[in-house]
Amino acid sequence: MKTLTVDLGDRSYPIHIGQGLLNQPELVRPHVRGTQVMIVTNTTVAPLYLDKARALFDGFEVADVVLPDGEQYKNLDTLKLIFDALIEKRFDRKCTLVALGGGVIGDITGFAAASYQRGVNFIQIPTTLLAQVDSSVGGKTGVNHPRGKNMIGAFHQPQAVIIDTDTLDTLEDRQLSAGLAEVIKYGLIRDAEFFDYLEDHLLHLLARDKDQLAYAIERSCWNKAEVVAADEREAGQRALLNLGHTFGHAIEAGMGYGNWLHGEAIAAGMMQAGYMSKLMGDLTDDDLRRMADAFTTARLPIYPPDDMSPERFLELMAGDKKVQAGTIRLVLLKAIGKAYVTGDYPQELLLRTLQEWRKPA
Ligand SMILES: NC(=O)c1ccc[n+]([C@@H]2O[C@H](COP(=O)([O-])OP(=O)(O)OC[C@H]3O[C@@H](n4cnc5c(N)ncnc54)[C@H](O)[C@@H]3O)[C@@H](O)[C@H]2O)c1
Ligand SMILES: O=C(O)C(=O)C[C@@H](O)[C@H](O)[C@H](O)COP(=O)(O)O
Ligand SMILES: [Zn+2]
Repeated sequence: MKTLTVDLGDRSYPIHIGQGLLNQPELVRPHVRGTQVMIVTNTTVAPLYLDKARALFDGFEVADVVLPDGEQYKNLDTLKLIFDALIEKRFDRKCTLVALGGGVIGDITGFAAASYQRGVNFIQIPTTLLAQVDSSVGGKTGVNHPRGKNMIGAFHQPQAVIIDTDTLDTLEDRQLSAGLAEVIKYGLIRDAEFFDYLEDHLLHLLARDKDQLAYAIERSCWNKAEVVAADEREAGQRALLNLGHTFGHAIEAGMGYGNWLHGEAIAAGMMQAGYMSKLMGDLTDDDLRRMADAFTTARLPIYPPDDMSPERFLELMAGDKKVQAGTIRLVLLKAIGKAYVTGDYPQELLLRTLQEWRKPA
């Protein structure tokens, strides 16, 4: 097992990464506060892992709530189901919520924990690759609005992140690929050496080589933990974690949530950001090709949906959380491994990107 720390002073917490951690109550129990534990999961994950998760908390008062599965349920109506369960069971403000599932469960459970009785503790047990490398770490929690991704939420850090890499055994191939999009992102924004490694090992990761997966998860979490420790509330460099997301979130909302997975949408979005970076005179043709090769090898899309017009993109992107005084701020690349945030670009280049970076007819 490897343990990393998200260094946030007296709110620091561990990320434990290893095989069989769902069988190790001693790792999880020290992070429970109070006597009541509510496990939040969904209809797909519950039959796979809920019994094991419940056994981790033997001796506590354990309840669970099983939500419908899908990005289209990451909303206020589903959030209410968690509050209903907590209130019905008379859970008090010392209770602990446990997110058992992918990023949707992690985000919605985290937000429930941030707001139930003005804030209770929670533990992340992520079971998708995407959640293990990104969403379980860093404390961004929330739900979607029909017109914008993650528009309602809070920063609320977990007590611990428990990554049992064995849970990936049951994950569908398409979901594994979606997780690789966020893994590749770390290489692009700040870790060129990791990008080089990924170019050589993406096929091993797709083949679920356990050692390589463990390494990719550790290095991703290390990158994320560093950024979050330096800028917890996205006053500066944390925005780099949003590479491809202004485009990608527009795709997710524009396609009605769930048709394009988050990882798929941001892969196409990172290519749009890459193409614009090339138009800005920064990214070379060769680097853009390396990006496209990496996403294609990972079985991810590199072009946005055919039926989303530049006008629709602009309408949705105008609601992005990084917008300042009406300007859409974007994360762009100087090179592979070197990202920056800017609102200072010729509007014409954004338009050209939306028009030109399209699947060839
Ligand atoms: N908070 C953050 O920092 C952050 C970061 C990245 C993404 N996100 C959010 O995360 C969400 C995407 O997360 P995701 O990709 O995990 O999607 P997801 O939560 O929808 O999970 C994908 C699918 O895998 C299933 N699943 C989960 N674990 C499984 C397992 N072990 N075996 C079999 N099936 C399993 C789920 O039920 C679901 O059908 C998006 O809403 C995105 O906005 C948040
Ligand atoms: O942790 C962050 O910061 C990120 O931006 C990670 C992203 O991968 C993630 O999708 C996040 O939820 C996007 O945040 P948002 O603020 O754009 O909603
Ligand atoms: Zn993301």
